[in-house]
Amino acid sequence: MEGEKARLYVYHARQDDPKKCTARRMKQFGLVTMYESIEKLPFGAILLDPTAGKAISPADRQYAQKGIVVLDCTWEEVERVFPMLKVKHMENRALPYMLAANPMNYGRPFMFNSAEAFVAALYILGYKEQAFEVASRFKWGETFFALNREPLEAYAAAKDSADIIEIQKEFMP
Ligand SMILES: C[S@@+](CC[C@H](N)C(=O)[O-])C[C@H]1O[C@@H](n2cnc3c(N)ncnc32)[C@H](O)[C@@H]1O
Repeated sequence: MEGEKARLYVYHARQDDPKKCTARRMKQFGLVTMYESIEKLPFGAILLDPTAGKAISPADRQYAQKGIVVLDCTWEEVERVFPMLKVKHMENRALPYMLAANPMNYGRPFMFNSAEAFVAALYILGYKEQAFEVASRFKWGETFFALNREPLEAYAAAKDSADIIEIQKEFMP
């Protein structure tokens, strides 16, 4: 398990300011494969979806082997664009309660940028070195771990999605 990496994919909807786009920055560092067409996304992978009914958990590691996908769009477009990805039969998962550390949404729960979403998912799924590698490319990286250390450890030690839902109650105000 140590040193293992998950394949990371971004479906890029070309909606945000390219200068601020964290997915583009990840691509520059060779950390992610970026597609602008839905056809190329892998079947059976995990889709990080804030609207999903199921929370991500270590039990999803089996799907992470197919890949982890983020949809890089504006928050205003989330409700419209996620349903378009249904055709790919991915495993839609929401991230549990943590706080964003990025300058756009600092301190707000659940509203992660694309890179933060990868960092959180990788950590929970047990790809901790890869999570640190992604975070190290961003100014807010250390702050994300400082703000969320306790929940991240607790989620990474959880069994399944139901467990995660129980655990997150401890951290919610
Ligand atoms: C809405 S986009 C915003 C991207 C931002 N403009 C950037 O440059 O990083 C962030 C994406 O990260 C993932 N994400 C963010 N918060 C999430 C959450 N609470 N649960 C699941 N996925 C989440 C989703 O794939 C979401 O579409």
